[in-house]
Amino acid sequence: MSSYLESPAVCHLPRVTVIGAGRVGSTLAQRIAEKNLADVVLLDIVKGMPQGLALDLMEARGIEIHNRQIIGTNDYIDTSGSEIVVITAGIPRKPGMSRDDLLKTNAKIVVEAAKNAIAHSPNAILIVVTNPLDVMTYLAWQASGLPRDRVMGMAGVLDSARFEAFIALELGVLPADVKAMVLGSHGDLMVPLPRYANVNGIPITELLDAATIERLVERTRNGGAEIVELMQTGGAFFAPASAVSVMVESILLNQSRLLPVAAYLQGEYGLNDVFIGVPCRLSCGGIESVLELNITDEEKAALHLSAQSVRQNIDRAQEILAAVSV
Ligand SMILES: NC(=O)c1ccc[n+]([C@@H]2O[C@H](COP(=O)([O-])OP(=O)(O)OC[C@H]3O[C@@H](n4cnc5c(N)ncnc54)[C@H](O)[C@@H]3O)[C@@H](O)[C@H]2O)c1
Ligand SMILES: O=C(O)C[C@H](O)C(=O)O
Repeated sequence: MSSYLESPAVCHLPRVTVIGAGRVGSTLAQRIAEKNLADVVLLDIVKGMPQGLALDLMEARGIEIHNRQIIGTNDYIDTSGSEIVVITAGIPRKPGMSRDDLLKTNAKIVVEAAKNAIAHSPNAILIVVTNPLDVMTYLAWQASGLPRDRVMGMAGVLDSARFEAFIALELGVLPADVKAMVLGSHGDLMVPLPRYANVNGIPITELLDAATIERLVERTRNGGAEIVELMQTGGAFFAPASAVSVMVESILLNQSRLLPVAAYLQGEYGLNDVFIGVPCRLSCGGIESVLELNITDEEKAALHLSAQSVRQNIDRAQEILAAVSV
């Protein structure tokens, strides 16, 4: 075919970089491409691995019916000009470990990833997935030098989806008919809000007794560990990748969805200088606003306890980073 164009065409397709092509990263690349949201650059330190995964995903395009490019690389130069950068690089926990046990190893990985990625995509929005989530999001924000509205962590969408899944299983209803919100840190001190959980508008307090709700809340708090124990090698990745993909979608399509994400707080909920899960509207600029819910004194105390533990781990991480001078 000969070219009909009289001047070179400049077609801009959104591009999302996923750093870390492991289980979460590669599944996320698949979700983003197959939902037709953006081209994807998959980056990992392991030579050949992201390239192989990208080729595999490219070969599925005809069957899945989309035309998104998926590039695998070990070089940040290939990530240039991304609208969104998602950091999944780092180790997952093993049975018996807490997410905080990953802090020492993952802090350095996340700081380097954030610096390198933003050097090549200075206008990007950064979504952190690596654990311990709230602490890693803080470190990535600091390292990137980005304003707070362009840095966030994914955890609340996953934790809320788990709470919704357990409610749906208990009641035998369609999962999509259940809505719930989990705030706070992504750890044992997360703050599920049963008061706000409902099945098509009917509060779960009308449908389940207090002991059952407490059991489902506890299962939600242990949702990640339950899967780590079952799998023995690594943790969940299908639902985490789905959770990140709805955040990416809300940003790229400017949907202004109200989702729980780890955001930097400056006075909201009485908290300062900490990333923690709160309801945020996500649009093309990143975090458009933080919704300050009317929470009870008990819920507020739980949120503050959660934030306190994140704060302590941020201080610990900064000491570790200072010692290795990253
Ligand atoms: N926030 C959440 O809700 C949530 C959910 C699931 C997993 N996670 C976390 O996400 C992280 C990844 O989990 P996974 O199951 O995909 O692990 P994984 O081991 O399958 O993948 C991690 C990948 O990171 C790569 N990597 C390591 N150092 C790197 C570096 N410096 N640069 C680029 N890539 C690097 C590894 O080579 C590996 O491919 C873990 O920390 C896990 O705990 C968080
Ligand atoms: O539990 C983990 O270690 C992984 C992740 O944070 C999860 O909640 O599935």
